[in-house]
Amino acid sequence: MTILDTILAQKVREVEELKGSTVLSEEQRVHASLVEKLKQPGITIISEIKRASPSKGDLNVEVDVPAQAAAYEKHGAGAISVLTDSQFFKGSFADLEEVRGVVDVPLLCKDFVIDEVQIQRANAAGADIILLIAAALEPQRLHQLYEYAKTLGLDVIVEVHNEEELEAVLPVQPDIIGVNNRNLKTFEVDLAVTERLAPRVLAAGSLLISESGIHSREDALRVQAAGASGILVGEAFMKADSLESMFAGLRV
Ligand SMILES: O=C(O)c1ccccc1NCC(=O)[C@H](O)[C@H](O)COP(=O)(O)O
Repeated sequence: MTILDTILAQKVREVEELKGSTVLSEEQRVHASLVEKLKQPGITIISEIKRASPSKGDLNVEVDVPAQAAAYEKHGAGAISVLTDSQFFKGSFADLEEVRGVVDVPLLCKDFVIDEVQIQRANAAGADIILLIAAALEPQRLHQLYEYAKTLGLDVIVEVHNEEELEAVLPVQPDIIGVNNRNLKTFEVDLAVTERLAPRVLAAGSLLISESGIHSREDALRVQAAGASGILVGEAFMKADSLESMFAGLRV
């Protein structure tokens, strides 16, 4: 059993609880567009609120979430990702709601989505973007959830880690594909994954985000050279002594 299997088993339980306890609407909100940000010149930095992770343990558990998010926006984040999973990442939907209260940039609800009810929950908490992970979903189910999120006006990042997952999601014609440099089953991180998959992503007409393991200007330049329009950065920001310097380094 991999950590991803364990996380997904927990998500099945959470979905049942959500369905039992919450009345959620399909409210149409006006959303900030990540697609438009990614089309702008230069790399879009998506800065993540990530208190802890399965691979690294505690990163910054006591973070002042609204202050961190406001600093991200002030120093140039094009979008902000908030990990809402509590059991494995020590995040929450309350974090997402707090961030929504202090920033205008597009907000990604970073969770392990397996059901429409989680998309409703993300939308209600203020998200503009959701993530669908190819390693977590059958292609047909991923396609259904993608279309459903679109009906709510949300942007969707479809996440892949290898060629097989990428080929399986291309029929969806995703606006945005996130290549995760981290193998979610082994935690191995390698920026060469972005370099390997980028040509096929770009040939399919999708915008490319490189996710995980980006810590320096050299890393950002490397994935930009491969064709990434955006980078998703968690640990480096959560452990940075100076957010200003970290942004200055990553802005390429
Ligand atoms: O980060 C983990 O340990 C992890 C483990 C299992 C599933 C997902 C995981 N991370 C989610 C992410 O994709 C990252 O939070 C995101 O890309 C930022 O990565 P990093 O900059 O390396 O913190």
